[in-house]
Formats: sequence, structure tokens, C-alpha cells
Amino acid sequence: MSESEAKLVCRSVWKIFGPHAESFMAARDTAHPITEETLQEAGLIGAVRDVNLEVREGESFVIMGLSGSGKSTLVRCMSRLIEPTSGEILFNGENLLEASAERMVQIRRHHMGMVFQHFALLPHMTVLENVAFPLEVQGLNRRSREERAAKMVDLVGLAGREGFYPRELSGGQQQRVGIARSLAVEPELWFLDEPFSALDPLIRREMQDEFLRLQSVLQKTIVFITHDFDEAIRLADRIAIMKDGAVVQIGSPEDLVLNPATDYVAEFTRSVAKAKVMRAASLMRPLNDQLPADALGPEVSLKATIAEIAPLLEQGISTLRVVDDAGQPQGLLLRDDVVAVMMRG
Ligand SMILES: Nc1ncnc2c1ncn2[C@@H]1O[C@H](COP(=O)(O)OP(=O)(O)OP(=O)(O)O)[C@@H](O)[C@H]1O
Repeated sequence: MSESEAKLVCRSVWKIFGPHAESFMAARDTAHPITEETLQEAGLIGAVRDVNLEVREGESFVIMGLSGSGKSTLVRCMSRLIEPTSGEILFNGENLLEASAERMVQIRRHHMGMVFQHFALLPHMTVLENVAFPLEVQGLNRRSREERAAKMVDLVGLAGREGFYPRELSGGQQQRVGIARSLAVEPELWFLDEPFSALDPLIRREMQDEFLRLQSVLQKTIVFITHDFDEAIRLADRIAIMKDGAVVQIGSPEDLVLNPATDYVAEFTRSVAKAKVMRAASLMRPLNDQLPADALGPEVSLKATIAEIAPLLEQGISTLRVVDDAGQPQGLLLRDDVVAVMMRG
């Protein structure tokens, strides 16, 4: 994919916290690269280090890393809520670091949506008013904003609770209101920074399902932050793993689990069952004209995971036909191959 097709591109993005970070950054050259030692000597913190990535139109891009790895700083740099020390950030091809403050406000207000772990709903406003609030800021008339807000409240499963106040809602419901509010402006780029981390595990799982349902309907371009690898695997099209401010690997859940680039990544992927991330496309064999049509079981998608496919093979079916989105046969999946992956765990 060319960069022009990407919704958001980060090129050599750095964020260094501390005094005179800019001049420190400007003084580096190939003979004097920035290292942990030189940063420490200068009393600086390299929160984001030379990050290069692109977020494609319509994908769920998850940034995963442990506490302190730089996720929040990076995502705030993407919308310039934090000013990067150096680098380039392109949104629809426009270099945000050259945009005026007014232009940035306009971009954030009209094209970006944000959900944070602890975002504040306005306590004296109802659910509907909270969701409509960003539209009021945009200057939309009352009727249009209430109509749009009601649609969003419905979308996140809170229809009937439009008149409730935040204190009358559970944590999960409040988070749904926050999600509806961030979606009300119909953002082109949707940032979610640990949106479910404060919720207890059952509700969290429910919200992840809700997120997947919403995304299947809305097809937004998403940057989602989490410190939880299982959450990343469930929600991501692609994952960027961060460590000490740098991105160590970017890939689909399947790429990361099957081909971890470093021991650090392998550490996260070790406990993930391969069958959950491995897709039919990776395991299928070439189409075989000799195979009689009645030897084939049901069709499965290229994107189906082995764990999803396995139950289809329980009734004595030995071969499945793998098809693309248009229903065209692309390969064959053999029972023995599926079983082997399941056995490997
Ligand atoms: N305003 C700041 N001034 C100085 N250092 C900061 C500032 N904000 C963040 N840092 C440091 O930058 C590093 C990255 O922090 P950041 O919050 O981006 O990490 P994170 O991966 O989002 O962590 P968490 O999951 O705990 O939120 C940390 O070492 C943090 O202490």
C-alpha cells in the first residue's frame, strides 16, 4: 500500500520529555545516535522513539505494550494533544506538524473521535445531552444533534436510557455513552486509549464483543491502545508491539504468533493458542481438480480461524473448500492439517 492510501502515517516520530529536548534531538547525527545512556546523562525521557507506522483505511490498528512503553504518548502525538519532538505525522496525506492550531482544533473536532479509560461524562447532563455535546460544539442545530445522538445511543445498546444521568448508569453503560459520544461526530479516525481497562473482566469481554459488532457495521479506521495482549489479539487487524518507546514489531495477530520477531514478542505470544489466530489462508493447500465435489464439506472463508473451522470437521468431513469474499474457491483445507494445529495447541 502506498502512503497516500493510508489514513495516518507516522514517520520517525520522537517524543522526548525534559529540558531542551529539541536541541538535544537536533544535535544527534549518525555518529551520535540517541541511546538510553545519552538520554539519561541529559536527564531526558525517550517516551516515543523513532516510530514508523501506517494505519490503513478501515482497519483496527492496536498498539500494545506494557505500562510505560509509550502507548499513550504516541497516540496523543498522533492528534498533537502532545507535541512530538520530531518526525512527521500525516493524516490523509496532510502533515499535521505543519498545521496551525486552528486547523488542529478543526481536525480533532470534525475528523477524530477519542475515548479514554477515564473520560468524564458531564454529570449534570443526560445520556442524550452528553452524546450530543460534541455536536453542539460543532455548531449543529438542536434537532439534528438530538437526532444523531439518539441514533448513536441506540447503536451502543442504550435505547430507552436517553434521559438517564451518568450516576444512574453502571460503569459499562457509562463507557458505552462515552463511545457513543466519540462516534457522534462520525470521526474518520477513532482513537481508543485503554477504553475497557477499568471494567471488570466479564463486562470487559462484553464490551469487546460490542466493539467488534460496532466495527463490523461502521468499518472505522481505529487506533486502539491496550496493555492486554489477549485483547489485542481479539480486536486487531494489525498490532504494533511497543517496548521502551519503540515499536518492536507490527503484524497481524497471526504474524506475531507464528513469527515473533524478538524474544520479547514471543513472550506475549507463547500462551496464545495458535488455532485462535491462524487462518484458513495460511493452512490451505492448492486447489485440486481431481477431488470429487462430494468429498468437500462446507465452504469456509480465507479469514476463518482454525478454531472456528474445527467444529465443521467433526462430522467425518475430510476436506473443506476455502473461498474468498466473492465466494471464489482459493484452496483446500484438509482435516489432518487442522487437527495437527489443534494438537499443537
Ligand atoms: N509529561 C511527562 N513528562 C515526563 N515523562 C513523561 C510524561 N508523560 C509520560 N512520561 C513518561 O514517558 C514514558 C511513556 O509513558 P506513557 O504514559 O506514554 O506509557 P504507556 O505505555 O501509555 O503507559 P500506561 O499503560 O501506564 O499508561 C514513561 O516513562 C512515562 O513516565
